[in-house]
Amino acid sequence: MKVTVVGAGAVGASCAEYIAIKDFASEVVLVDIKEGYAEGKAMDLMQTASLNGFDTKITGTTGDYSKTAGSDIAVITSGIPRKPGMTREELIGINAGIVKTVSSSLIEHSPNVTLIVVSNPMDTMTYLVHKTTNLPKNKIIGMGGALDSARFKYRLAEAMEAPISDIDGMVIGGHSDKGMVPLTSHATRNSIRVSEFLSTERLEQVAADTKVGGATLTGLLGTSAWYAPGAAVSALVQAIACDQKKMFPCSTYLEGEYGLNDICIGVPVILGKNGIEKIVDVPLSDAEKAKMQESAEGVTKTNGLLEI
Ligand SMILES: NC(=O)C1=CN([C@@H]2O[C@H](COP(=O)(O)OP(=O)(O)OC[C@H]3O[C@@H](n4cnc5c(N)ncnc54)[C@H](O)[C@@H]3O)[C@@H](O)[C@H]2O)C=CC1
Ligand SMILES: O=C([O-])CC(=O)C(=O)O
Repeated sequence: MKVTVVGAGAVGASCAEYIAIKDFASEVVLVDIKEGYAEGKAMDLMQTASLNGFDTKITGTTGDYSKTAGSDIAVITSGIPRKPGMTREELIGINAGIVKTVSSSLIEHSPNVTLIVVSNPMDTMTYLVHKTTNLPKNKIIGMGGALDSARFKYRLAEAMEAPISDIDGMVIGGHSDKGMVPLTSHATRNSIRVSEFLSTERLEQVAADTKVGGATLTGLLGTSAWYAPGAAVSALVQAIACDQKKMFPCSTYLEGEYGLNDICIGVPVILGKNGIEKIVDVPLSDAEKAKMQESAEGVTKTNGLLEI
């Protein structure tokens, strides 16, 4: 199993590290545009192998895509992150060009690759890959909901003073400060609805804190987060590489599902060796349907800024 990660920055390197530590891939290739950077990150990570007990071979290259040839899965994290006070949508001007070039170079050398798009604004970047490449839609996956759901569970556990392993919950919709739809009515603690433990007001606060999870960290760190994003990407890569048939909310191209068309947005999917193997239709309340519709309108507006 060969995995390429483009962008050896904060998220790309974190993702490569988690993939290596989980030890399911034979090879990880890091690619960056900055001279020597991916090579340096790869060497540093390889020097953790004997300490962390993995056999995955990690190599780096400055833009030589021939080294990525035959990749089964590739992750696109190349591009700029936001700074405090910015929205993800403001990154479109620079990141769209990068994602377009990178996806085309990856596919040229690995025509059967499954692509995981991370660069922001992620739903629009996923849509861009869908519109500008010939990959089938099951092989184009946007990562956002897996991360947002992990943050939702963190906030729920915090509010209930419960261990996170007791909590289950999911966030669908667009990966944006306003567009996320935390499914509070479906979230549970050991199969008991969280509304049994938390007041409506506290649950609303949990949902609000979840939606600005990325912005909160950007404010604290001065740039956006990388540990949880890297872990979320590695979980998706593992689900595909190990044919786990796990369910995650991912951004995928919709053709009528959830009443939406011609858009990539976060919905629950089953991930296995064929990438997105199924889109799962979860029954939503009227309020959740309205929020999903509003979220889709936001993503469509950002898609309109693309020059395809
Ligand atoms: N979808 C999600 O849930 C998340 C998305 N992100 C996004 O991921 C992206 C990366 O974030 P960070 O790793 O924090 O940024 P970073 O600045 O640490 O790393 C980005 C790397 O991409 C490289 N790069 C730029 N253009 C390139 C090109 N054409 N080819 C190869 N490499 C290139 C840069 O040299 C840099 O090393 C950002 O757009 C950020 O907003 C970050 C966290 C979560
Ligand atoms: O907040 C950002 O810009 C990066 C990101 O998508 C996240 O951490 O959720």
